[in-house]
Amino acid sequence: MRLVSMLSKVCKNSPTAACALTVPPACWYRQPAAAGLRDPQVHGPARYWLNVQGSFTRALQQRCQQSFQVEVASEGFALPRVEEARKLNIPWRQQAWIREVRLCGDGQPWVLARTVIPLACLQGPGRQLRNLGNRPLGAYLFSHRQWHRGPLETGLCKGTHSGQPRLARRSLFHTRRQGRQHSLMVCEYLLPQLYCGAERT
Ligand SMILES: C=C(O[C@@H]1C=C(C(=O)O)C=C[C@H]1O)C(=O)O
Repeated sequence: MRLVSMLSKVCKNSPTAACALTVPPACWYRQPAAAGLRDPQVHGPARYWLNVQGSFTRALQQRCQQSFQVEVASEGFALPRVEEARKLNIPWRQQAWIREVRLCGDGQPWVLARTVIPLACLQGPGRQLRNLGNRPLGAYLFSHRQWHRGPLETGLCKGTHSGQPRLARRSLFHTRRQGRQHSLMVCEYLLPQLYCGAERT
């Protein structure tokens, strides 16, 4: 118990140094305005990032002065969260390929991304999705014209410490194969360093 409270103190004082950055649970809203009623930051400097319509990777690369990197935190078969399975319309007991990465600009983590790829998307050309490694998923999705993105949702992260993500966005990407639609889900959690000038140092 004492250890837990000590750790949470360390996290509050120096979040990015002392705590592993993790993808938090979030409440999702179809309209940014609805999320903005709960957290005005949705309408502030984060708004641009919550609304990027094309490749998010590309937008981040354009923001970099020196380098852009994808760091893989974890990648492999695992069970999706119940809400993710419902959104993807797959059984929640069915494993999916789950990829969590840090998108880093100029040496700093800017975004945590979690992608849930159901088994059906991994067939045929989708096999490549298991071998992305440090290559950005966006480069794959936006260079294969059979994929198109559905509407963006805005997420408010629950119970996170300072330095951890508070705002997020997510969308489904759809493709058709053999007459059936298949979808994967990309969630992007914005770290304050990306949009808060004061917190960037
Ligand atoms: C979906 C995109 O891909 C980005 C790259 C990701 C990855 O490599 O895992 C994850 C989320 C995205 O921000 C995009 O660029 O829009």
